Amino acid sequence: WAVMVSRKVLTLVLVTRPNQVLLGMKKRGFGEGWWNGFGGKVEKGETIIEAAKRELQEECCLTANTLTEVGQLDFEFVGDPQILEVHLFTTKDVSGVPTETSEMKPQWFDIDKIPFHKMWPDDKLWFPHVLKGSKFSAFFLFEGHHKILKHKIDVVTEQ
Ligand SMILES: CSc1nc2ncnc(N)c2[nH]1
Repeated sequence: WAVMVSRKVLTLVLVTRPNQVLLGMKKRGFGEGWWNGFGGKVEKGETIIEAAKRELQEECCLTANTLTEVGQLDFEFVGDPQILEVHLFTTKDVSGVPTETSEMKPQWFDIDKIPFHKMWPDDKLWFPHVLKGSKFSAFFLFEGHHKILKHKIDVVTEQ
């Protein structure tokens, strides 16, 4: 039987300001207890950019005035036929004040103090490319939520 794989399109937004990045402590659900970027599912009838803006607003009450797509992260989990296709965006141009919601507790981090030990294990691998302003595509094969069996990062535009 041909193996069926499906793709679930998700968004991930990193808000930056000089020397800092905004992360959210996930209070429930997928990635609970870790510092995450902001994002989630793409609903029917909305574009990926619209979904990214909506999730940022819902999760920490910030309005992204512009978003720059900086990468695509594909995640596969052993034993799960669904691939997560994560479209990664950054923005320096937001309105509002980061506000805690039922989903997320936002906090600014100096870029030399990013709490990788309390983040998804893939982040320490691709964050440096984001911070350099490179564009890249990446693939991660996870076993469970803590172990990366294989990964590949292709930098598209080196900065
Ligand atoms: C499914 S793997 C994953 N890595 C992540 N890094 C940062 N924020 C997320 N929401 C992430 N999900």
